[in-house]
Amino acid sequence: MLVAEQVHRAYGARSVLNDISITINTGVTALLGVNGAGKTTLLSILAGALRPDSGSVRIDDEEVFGSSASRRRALGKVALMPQSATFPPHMTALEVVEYLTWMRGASARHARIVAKDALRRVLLDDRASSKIKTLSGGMVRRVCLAQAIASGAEHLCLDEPSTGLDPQQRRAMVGLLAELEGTVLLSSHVMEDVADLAQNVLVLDAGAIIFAGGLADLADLAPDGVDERRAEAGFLSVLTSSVDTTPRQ
Ligand SMILES: Nc1ncnc2c1ncn2[C@@H]1O[C@H](COP(=O)(O)OP(=O)(O)OP(=O)(O)O)[C@@H](O)[C@H]1O
Repeated sequence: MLVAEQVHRAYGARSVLNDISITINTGVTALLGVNGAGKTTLLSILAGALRPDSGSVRIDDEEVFGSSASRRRALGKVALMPQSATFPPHMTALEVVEYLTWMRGASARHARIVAKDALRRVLLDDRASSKIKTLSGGMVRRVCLAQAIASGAEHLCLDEPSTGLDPQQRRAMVGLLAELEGTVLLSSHVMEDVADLAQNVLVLDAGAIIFAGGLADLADLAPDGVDERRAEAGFLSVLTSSVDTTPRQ
């Protein structure tokens, strides 16, 4: 379980997250919001990669920003797929995933096994020996996901995992994410993927969670007469209407 309590974060004078409190349970939760809403900031904080100005984050009751011992235990349970990553261009995909897994504390032998398996799961086994500089942008995104999967963490924070993928790879990605166990929190602008994958949805707007509930609850907020893409219509309603969407999580 990922829990944020009263999390506040600003960049300079600009507040991006205003005392956010959320609980994210097992299953797939989608984090939605317009460009600049703060999704990357929130995902990074929940995964321990960015420090909030105030508030607390707990992963299975371990404080992410607490003592070094609790931080170490918490960070062992979570992995982040960042929106963008720059890997050393001369390393191969396998070396990158293997190295990052080893950095998290796995033995070299175990790191190689799980790195190979993760690259297979993201359908990159045929490019495992290719240098990063020879991979396409979509392939590098899949290397990013592979390192999160290879970590073996029970909680995954994935920042726009399907961005930059071709339709075939996107479908494969949705299939892969649906198979993952544990907690998956993903940000996405692709409502089709969200509708296919997520059980729960959070909508972030102007630094606050303005909707927290099930995907079906979001679809129920679609205006009367909308029969298709109801989750997307519900999301747009949440952004524009004064419907009472008090967080229920
Ligand atoms: N390092 C930074 N320094 C200053 N401002 C930042 C920094 N990172 C993000 N911001 C600002 O914080 C706000 C939230 O950014 P964030 O990347 O978290 O949004 P997002 O919802 O993930 O956006 P997108 O959907 O475009 O990826 C934006 O106004 C952005 O310009």
